[in-house]
Amino acid sequence: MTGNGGRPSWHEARAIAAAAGSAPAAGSAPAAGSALAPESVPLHAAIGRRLAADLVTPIDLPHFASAAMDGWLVAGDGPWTLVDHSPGRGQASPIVTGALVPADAFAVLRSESGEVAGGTLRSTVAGEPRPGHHIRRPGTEALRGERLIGAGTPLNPAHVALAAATGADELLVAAVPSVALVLTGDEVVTSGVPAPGRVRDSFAVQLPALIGMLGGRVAGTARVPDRLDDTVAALRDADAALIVTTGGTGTSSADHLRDALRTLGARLLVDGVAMRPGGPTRIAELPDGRLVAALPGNPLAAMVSAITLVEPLLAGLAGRPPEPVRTVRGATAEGRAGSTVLVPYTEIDGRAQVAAWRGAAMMRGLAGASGILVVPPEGVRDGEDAESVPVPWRVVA
Ligand SMILES: Nc1nc2c(c(=O)[nH]1)N[C@H]1C(S)=C(S)[C@@H](COP(=O)(O)OP(=O)(O)OC[C@H]3O[C@@H](n4cnc5c(N)ncnc54)[C@H](O)[C@@H]3O)O[C@H]1N2
Ligand code: MOO
Repeated sequence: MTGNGGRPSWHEARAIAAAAGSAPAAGSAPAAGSALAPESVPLHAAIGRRLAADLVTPIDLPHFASAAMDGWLVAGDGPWTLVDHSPGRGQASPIVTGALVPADAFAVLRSESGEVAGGTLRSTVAGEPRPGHHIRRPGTEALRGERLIGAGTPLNPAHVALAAATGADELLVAAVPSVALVLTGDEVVTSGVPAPGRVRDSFAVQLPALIGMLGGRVAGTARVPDRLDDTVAALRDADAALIVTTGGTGTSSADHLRDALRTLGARLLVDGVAMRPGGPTRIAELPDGRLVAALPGNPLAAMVSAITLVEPLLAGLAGRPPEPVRTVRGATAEGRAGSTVLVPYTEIDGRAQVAAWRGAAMMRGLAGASGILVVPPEGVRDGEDAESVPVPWRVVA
């Protein structure tokens, strides 16, 4: 569905964004950050990254037979004569958890299940040890050649511990696209309480973290005055696969983003979106292949665009599908003809209640939100399913 004014719908814009990131222009030179080949990183650095190639274990897991308890390695039925070498039939020798045992070892008797008197060990628990008791056999977790983690898996600490057990020192992970921020606005101040007519910067304090949560890495931030030549220079000099700009998307004498893109010969892939807020969002490709996501200056509009449109761009650049849109049970939300309305919501009693603070410059609604509700032009009726994009953050401390 194409939105009003010839602008793509929000769904179409997401699809264009995902494809833009994954298909660099034919013949374009790779930009600094857009050589998005997978990279090999040490294990600890792989947590939170996506595995780029299947992890196949080159060894059995575990790869040798070992004692699972402290006690004695025993051979045959007891009682056993204690020895200080590998026991033969009728003999036992002390052993600690994890120690290597012969592949054909009979059993381990736990220290609390045996008693030594005069150099002879006896079991004090009827039925212990059974044959094979307390011995970890090789290959019980995985056999050599088994695929343990599939390509594309986001790696958690347990994955990385598993990789270490296979003997890996590094893992091949998908690239994290580099992002350059270009923030516009003469009226923006970066500390303290702004005077009337000035606004406190909403972006530099959180966009690097947000971009990180969306799958990118901010390599640098430039602030530019509301001038065409400065905007052109900032875009020209930004050294990253993706440039994210804020503000200046309008048509007033203080807005230069579109002219700057034109001056640089950019190809506009998305020239505004039939969405609210965030309608003025642009996605463009510079002649050298770098991508630009131009977000409106209004803070909520910019963040809604970042979460729902920059994320697919980053996903495409990293060679993964965008985060899927979810379904939630909605509470009544009004739509808008010809547009998708994107509104922060919180889940109350299993229903997505839209936030009261949804003005394009308001942060209060998004700050407490579980996600962004995707309200179609016809609106959402109470109890009806609706699409949603979860917020990408989770606060743990
Ligand atoms: N005649 C029209 N005017 C506007 C339209 C329109 O269609 N016709 N669209 C409105 C919409 S929707 C939006 S969104 C904004 C887009 O504005 P720009 O992208 O050009 O952004 P600015 O004009 O630079 O700023 C808009 C607003 O945001 C504040 N801002 C900017 N940067 C920051 C920052 N770093 N931190 C906090 N706040 C920021 C700025 O002070 C303005 O209040 O245009 C509407 N106008
Ligand atoms: O993107 Mo604007 O903030 O729709 O209002």
